Amino acid sequence: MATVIDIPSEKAIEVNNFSFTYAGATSPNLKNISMPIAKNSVTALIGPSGCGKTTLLRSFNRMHDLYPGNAYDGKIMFEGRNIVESKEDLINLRIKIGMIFQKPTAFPMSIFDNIAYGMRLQGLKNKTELADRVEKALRDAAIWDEVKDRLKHDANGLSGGQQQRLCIARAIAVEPDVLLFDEPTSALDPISTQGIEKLVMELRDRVTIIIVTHNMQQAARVSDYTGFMYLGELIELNKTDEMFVTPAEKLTQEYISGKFG
Ligand SMILES: Nc1ncnc2c1ncn2[C@@H]1O[C@H](COP(=O)(O)OP(=O)(O)OP(=O)(O)O)[C@@H](O)[C@H]1O
Repeated sequence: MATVIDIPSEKAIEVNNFSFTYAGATSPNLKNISMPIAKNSVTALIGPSGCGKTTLLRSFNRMHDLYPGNAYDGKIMFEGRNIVESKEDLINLRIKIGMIFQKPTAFPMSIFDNIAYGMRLQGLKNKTELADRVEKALRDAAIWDEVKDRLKHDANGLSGGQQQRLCIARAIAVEPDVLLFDEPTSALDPISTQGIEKLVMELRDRVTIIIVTHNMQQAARVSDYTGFMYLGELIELNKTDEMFVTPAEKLTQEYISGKFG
C-alpha cells in the first residue's frame, strides 16, 4: 500500500496507474504509479539507487522514445491528454516539458546561440526580439552578469556551474510549463549547487518543477512535495515538511533515517 496525499492546489500533471518496461526487461521497471504533480511547485523524487526515479522522470517528456522497444502503460495526463500515447508531437512536448541533465550539456556553439537555439526552432527570426529574450533567459537563470560581455564566446569555455545555469536558461527561454531536473547538482561544487538550488526555488513561481535527487537534504531544502520510490513503486507522496518529520509509511521512515540507502 502507498500513501499518496491529495494536492489542494491545481495539478500540472496527473500520473494514473502508470507502468513502464525497458526493452528486454522481464517485469515492469515502474509499477502502477499514481501521483499528482502540483502546478508551480517543486516535487522531489527520492529513493535508493535503481528504484526508478530517473525512469519516471524521463517518462514525463518521453525521453525513452529515443530507444526502441520500451513500453509505457497507463496514463500521464498533461493539459487534458495522456502524453504517453503515441500520437504526441514529441518536439512540442519537450518544449513544454523541458529537461536539465545531471551533466551540463552546453551545445558546441556560442553562449548566445545556445540560448537562441530553441527559440529559432520555434520559428523566431526577429533579431531584436531574439536578443531581448536571450538576455531575459540569462537574467532569469542568474548568469547574465557573468556572460553579458562574451555572448559570442564558445559556451564550453564556461565552468560546470555556469554551464548548468546556461542549460537552465536555454530550457526556460522557450517558456516551458514544466522543467524536469535529473540530479542537476551531482556534478557541481557546493557553491554552484547553492546557486542552482536558489534558482529552482525562484523558478517555481512560473514553472512546475520535478527534481530527482540522491540528496535528501536537497529535497528537503528545495521541494514542496516529495515522492519516495522503492523497487519501481511509489511508496509515499507527501508534503516535504511532513515526509521528513512524520512520514506516513514505515519504509519511508526507514529510508530517511538511513536504515538502508
Ligand atoms: N536503459 C535501461 N535499460 C534497461 N534497464 C534499465 C535502463 N535504465 C535503467 N534500467 C533499470 O531500471 C530500474 C530503475 O532505474 P533508474 O535509473 O530509473 O533508477 P534511479 O532510481 O534513477 O537510480 P539512480 O539513483 O542510481 O540513478 C533499475 O532496475 C535499472 O537497472
